[in-house]
Amino acid sequence: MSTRTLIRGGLVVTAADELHADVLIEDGRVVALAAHGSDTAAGWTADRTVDATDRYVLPGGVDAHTHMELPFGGTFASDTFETGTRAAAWGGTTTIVDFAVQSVGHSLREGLDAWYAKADGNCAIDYAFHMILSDVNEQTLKEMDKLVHEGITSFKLFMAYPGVFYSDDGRILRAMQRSADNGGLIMMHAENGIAIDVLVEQALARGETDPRYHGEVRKALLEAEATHRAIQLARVAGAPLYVVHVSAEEAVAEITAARDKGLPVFGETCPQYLFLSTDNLAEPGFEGAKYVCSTPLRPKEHQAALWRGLRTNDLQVVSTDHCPFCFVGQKDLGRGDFSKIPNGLPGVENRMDLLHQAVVDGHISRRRWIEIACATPARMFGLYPQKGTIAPGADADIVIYDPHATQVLSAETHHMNVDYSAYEGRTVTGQVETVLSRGEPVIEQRKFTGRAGHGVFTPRATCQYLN
Ligand SMILES: NC(=O)NCCC(=O)O
Ligand SMILES: [Zn+2]
Ligand SMILES: [Zn+2]
Repeated sequence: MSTRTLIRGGLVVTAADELHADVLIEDGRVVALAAHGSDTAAGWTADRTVDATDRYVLPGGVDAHTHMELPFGGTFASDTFETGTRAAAWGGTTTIVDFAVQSVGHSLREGLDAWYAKADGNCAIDYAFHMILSDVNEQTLKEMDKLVHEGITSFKLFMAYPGVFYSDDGRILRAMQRSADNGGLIMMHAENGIAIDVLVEQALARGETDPRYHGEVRKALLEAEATHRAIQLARVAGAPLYVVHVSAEEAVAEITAARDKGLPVFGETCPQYLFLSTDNLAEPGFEGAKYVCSTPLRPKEHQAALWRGLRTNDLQVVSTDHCPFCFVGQKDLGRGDFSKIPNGLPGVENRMDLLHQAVVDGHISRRRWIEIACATPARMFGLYPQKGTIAPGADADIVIYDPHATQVLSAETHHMNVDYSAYEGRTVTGQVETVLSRGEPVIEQRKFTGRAGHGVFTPRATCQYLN
């Protein structure tokens, strides 16, 4: 039997429009939108009606960069697919794209199957995968083609982390050449890891062991250099390029220069680079470990370039790079040696709210908020218009958002499985009230009503942002 849901009275905000419209949902999909009070809307009946008066009606967030259960630095990211997707739903995100990991010496298939097993039956919201390439070889290159057909249409390569995920320029070039043929999108962690390792060794030899040195050795110039090199390699290969977690002004400049030449180069940044800085890394004692991630937090002055990049569309996407490690028992591994602090920050629950705060603060417009957090990530990674918008035929992944509520971000109240908040005590304006995932309420008036296993694997088309 079909279920009809009606969302009445809200302001529908998409990347393209703002409409005072009611939304009719049937069997998990949006059927139609009609102006409040119009004859069409007045004629609609439904099994369930959601009152969205004085609220925004938004497409569910698409977080294209998460790491549930990622093995890193001798431990695992502390959110499972169950806890992490539940937290995402609380924060108004209805789709994640997580990174399956190929380990050195193993096939892509093995890594991907392990990720299917972790996620299957556990997710509260829909999910998809990118594939991390740690071992580019003849076999891997052939497997890339198969994965593209399976809906895994993007591949992350690392110029950082030698001995772990690192690929040298030859391997990177070969993967890019392959993606130029098979339509996959190369995502690049652009930092010169070989040079950084030299600086790490020198810093530790000088007795510089505190978390703040993580930020000092991972120099902005080494992010910019790697970004430049990745762009040139992509040009040689004739492949598009998506640079992940851009944090340095100099790296934005490289992406901007490439785009000014008309190259298909795209950039993502994350809330931590927009709202946090090296001041956090320098917090007293070992507190700075909470903010250790790579690329690292930068001095505050870099933030203006990131906001500008988001406004000018030189940066297209804000994802979280959600990769939580508990302060006690995990970040601890790096006491006395910053290079052993597991890299990553929690944030999957905070992205939509922090970006709404950016609207309130005048950094971006309301539609740009939805563009960088919902529509463009969906387009970039082949999920549009199923995800990322509210339009007839789209999945009814919809957030009822109260733009006037205020909330204080805190580990006491968040739902991520991690013992601290990177934004502890920060007041933000706006809060998720209700979330539908394919028409099913997963958050209802700030109560979790979803279930593990509701979320399904969602195969992706190739990048739709090039078209
Ligand atoms: N970003 C980070 O510090 N940890 C996750 C792994 C990565 O994205 O490089
Ligand atoms: Zn990375
Ligand atoms: Zn990441």
